[in-house]
Amino acid sequence: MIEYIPLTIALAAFIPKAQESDRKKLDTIFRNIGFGMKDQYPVLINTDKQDHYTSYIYRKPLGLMNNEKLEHIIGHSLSKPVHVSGKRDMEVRVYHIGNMPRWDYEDIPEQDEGKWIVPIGKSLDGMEWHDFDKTPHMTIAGTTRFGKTVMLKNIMTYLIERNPDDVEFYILDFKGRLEFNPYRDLKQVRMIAGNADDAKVMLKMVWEEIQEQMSYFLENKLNNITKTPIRKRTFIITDEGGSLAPKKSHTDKQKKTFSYCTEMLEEICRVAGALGYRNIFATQYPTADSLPKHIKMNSDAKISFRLPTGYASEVAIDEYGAEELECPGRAIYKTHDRVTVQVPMLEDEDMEERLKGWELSVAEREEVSERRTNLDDLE
Ligand SMILES: Nc1ncnc2c1ncn2[C@@H]1O[C@H](COP(=O)(O)OP(=O)(O)OP(=O)(O)O)[C@@H](O)[C@H]1O
Repeated sequence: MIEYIPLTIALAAFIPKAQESDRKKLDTIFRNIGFGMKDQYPVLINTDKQDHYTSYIYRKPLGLMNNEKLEHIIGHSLSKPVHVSGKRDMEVRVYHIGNMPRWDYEDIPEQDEGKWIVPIGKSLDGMEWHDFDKTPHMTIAGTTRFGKTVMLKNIMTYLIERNPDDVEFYILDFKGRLEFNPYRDLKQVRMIAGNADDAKVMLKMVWEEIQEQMSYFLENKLNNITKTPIRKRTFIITDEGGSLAPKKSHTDKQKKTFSYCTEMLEEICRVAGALGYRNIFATQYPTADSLPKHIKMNSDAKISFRLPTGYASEVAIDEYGAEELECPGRAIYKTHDRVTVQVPMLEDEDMEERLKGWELSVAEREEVSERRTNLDDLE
């Protein structure tokens, strides 16, 4: 006589121990947090074991929506990186390896997908890239010493190496120009401002250029640079944007300058993406003041390194998680989707070595410094 064995028990016999306990824990988590409808909870319909992860596919009760915090709760409860996706059939991907090792810029793989695509980092699923022609503006948050500036330098180096004749940069380096000063003589660097007064002059100049570009687009019935043969793209990079947040100790004049710069950056994000301007705004402490609302709203790519609290993470990427990133270079890259990556490491010396071929000659430098002096007329 054939004895009847319930399907779940039969399946369990073939599930290795670690997976079995993850699977059991998932069921317990759903029940404990009430992720179900009435007395129905997601039912496991498939398991798929890959090298780096195991996918658990659940059929959810009709009408049950994924909760934004679900991934966070599961990851936390299993102490493993997880990714939750899908609608009626929900995939809970549980990664086997808890750490992604540090890796270097020189190991970035080749890509031929597009001129304005830059590497973000390696996730457990492979390389993540960002396309500035599809998503023009980006914010980067992260507490001190966790990798914001390295990320900015990766982006800058990669863009110059791939588009030396077509890319240009305006840099607001509120660390007193210290971070980007070594690159001031590159032909792609139009100007570096080290304080808010210089930034104001610089942004005025950028704004005038934008107005000219706007008139040209209107006259020629153009609506997006990506649909034109225009090859130039202009990046405005702000390192430590929190410096533009007004404090009580600031004078009225300083506050006015800060608010001018902030409004200009907001306007650039609002209107200049289609004209070929890309804004990258990095800040240590994301708050309503240090990450201005319109910059955030118009930046569809958000990157966050470690942050001190879940609240700061919510400000930076609209959800928890950045408070749990363990090490420098580990970041959450959020567009319509969210992925955790390890950003490639680029040492300053390596960057200087890679870019030194594009330093201006002495004669060219004089011409540039004249152009910079003439900026005073704009004040
Ligand atoms: N992608 C990375 N991989 C490995 N280590 C990294 C990475 N990024 C940064 N680090 C380490 O962290 C240090 C600080 O990085 P970085 O200067 O980018 O920090 P930051 O977030 O800009 O800090 P601050 O706001 O204080 O300037 C680097 O010198 C390096 O040792």
